[in-house]
Amino acid sequence: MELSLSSSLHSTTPASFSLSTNSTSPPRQNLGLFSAAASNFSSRVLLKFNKSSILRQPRPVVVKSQSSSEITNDNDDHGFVLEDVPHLTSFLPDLPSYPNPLKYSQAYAIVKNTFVSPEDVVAQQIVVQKGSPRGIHFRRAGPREKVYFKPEQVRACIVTCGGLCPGINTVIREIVCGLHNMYGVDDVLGIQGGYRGFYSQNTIKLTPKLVNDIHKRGGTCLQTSRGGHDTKKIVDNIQDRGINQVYIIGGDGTHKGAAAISKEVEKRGLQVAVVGIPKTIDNDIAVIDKSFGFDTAVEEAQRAINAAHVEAECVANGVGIVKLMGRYSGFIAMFATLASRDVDCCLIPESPFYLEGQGGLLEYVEQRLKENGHVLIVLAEGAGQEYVSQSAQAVNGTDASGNRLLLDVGLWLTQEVKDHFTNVRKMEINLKYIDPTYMIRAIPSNAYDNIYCTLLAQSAVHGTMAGYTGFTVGPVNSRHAYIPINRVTEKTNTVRLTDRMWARLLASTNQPSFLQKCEIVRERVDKETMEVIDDMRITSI
Ligand SMILES: Nc1ncnc2c1ncn2[C@@H]1O[C@H](COP(=O)(O)OP(=O)(O)O)[C@@H](O)[C@H]1O
Ligand SMILES: O=P(O)(O)OC[C@H]1O[C@](O)(COP(=O)(O)O)[C@@H](O)[C@@H]1O
Ligand SMILES: [Mg+2]
Repeated sequence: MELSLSSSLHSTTPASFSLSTNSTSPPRQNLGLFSAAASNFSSRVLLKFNKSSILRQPRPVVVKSQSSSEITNDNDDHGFVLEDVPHLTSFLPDLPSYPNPLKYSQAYAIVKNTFVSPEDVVAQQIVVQKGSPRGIHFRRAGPREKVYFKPEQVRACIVTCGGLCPGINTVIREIVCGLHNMYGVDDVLGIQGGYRGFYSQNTIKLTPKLVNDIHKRGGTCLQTSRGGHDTKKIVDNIQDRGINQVYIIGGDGTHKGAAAISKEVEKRGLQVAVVGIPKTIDNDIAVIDKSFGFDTAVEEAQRAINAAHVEAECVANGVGIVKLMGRYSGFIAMFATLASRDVDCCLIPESPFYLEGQGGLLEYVEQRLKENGHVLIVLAEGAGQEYVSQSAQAVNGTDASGNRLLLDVGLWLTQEVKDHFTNVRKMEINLKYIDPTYMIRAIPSNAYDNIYCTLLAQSAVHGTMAGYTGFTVGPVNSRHAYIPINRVTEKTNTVRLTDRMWARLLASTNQPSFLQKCEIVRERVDKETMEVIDDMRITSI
């Protein structure tokens, strides 16, 4: 598919363009800014600009649908790529626009640049080499000069899905207050109990007064659930209730559901803007810098780690074990370890480990007991699952959303360490196992996360009012951006063993890297990491 845009990026009216395509989707015209390019919700659509910089040469010439691996630094565009988000005008070309009421708001009227320029983009990579392609960019978040909803016509709804996370209530509060205070929108519905609430529960009317204090409480005032996503029933309900803005707070699973909803909305030709606000305690959402609530969870985890440390250092041969959340990603365990400085060993799902023999965990524990008199291990719940399933009656179940149910690696490790020292080494140890699981996520967000949640909510509100849809919001290199939903669902964010952060942790704890037993490692880590490990081994031989 190849499109030529004929209007300048400076234009504030939707650009018109000519289209030559052999795709099956019908030609669309008169699209909002360049967002027309992203009208195919499911495929990644890239906008390439001619010349070296869009700011110097603000005339897009080619729109291509291709995957990021196909991006080439051809012509003279220096490899600039915009991964744009869909816009309502891509399937509703005659949608009228209106001046943004923020122009007259006390708060925004004095801002030097009240509105985000259509040319403002956020770079995905900020560490680049001279001569390297400029790479992928996302549209910068923020208020636009034109909106595609009259405030009095807006009927918004908010839904929260998946596991809890500190800060959900703050996001709810700030969407309600943002819509009201910035755009004069009063009609906001709360969908209760997650996706299934659309078709199985009544809604509640959310007003600034009602949500005023909710950020002081953990959890979600709307309740949440796993499973129950039925796209057709949900969109029927959106239509029946006359909802035209849908704010969906949730993680990777939730965003897959949001993508399906926004596709169905497009298919039915509804003027409904769908936005996801990324939520997960595990920090496993791709592209964005960090998910909200993560910082709070890491801080709260310190309390469990401190307790385990105190218990361990106050007895002879004290062993503390703390299990933290992290299904597939060990970010909470890694950051909690780095923050604490008391932890001797951190185990995460991404980094395989082994117990017995040279370079194994048990040898290290014994060494630390001899050197220090106590030892502290932090492990993510997803670590070492293969061992637990070998020793326990394996339950290969999933939850209602299809997420794998994990076995308790903390209890398993506790038993293994006890057995080893009592029965094999004939050594007396004092072991304390602390599992603060839900305590780190069922709390209100800290100051940092509260501010972050406010920015996310306001970015989402500006984006939907401006007519964007099928997008998610979040900071990319500290700048808030509008990101196509498929970018956050196609892969999850995990700790990369080849990145510096894991090396920093190893350098801080001085724990073994467990790379000696390469056959264990080989089965678990990704291909790229394995290549690096093989290279290291060859070099060291
Ligand atoms: N592939 C999918 N398509 C549509 N909906 C999904 C999909 N995966 C998960 N969901 C729905 O998203 C919601 C939350 O998903 P879940 O995995 O529990 O949490 P999270 O969004 O935090 O990852 C659930 O209601 C689930 O049914
Ligand atoms: O017991 P629950 O509610 O299913 O939640 C447990 C899981 O939720 C998580 O916090 C992540 O949940 P989400 O995917 O919903 O963000 C995991 O760390 C944990 O395994
Ligand atoms: Mg998830």
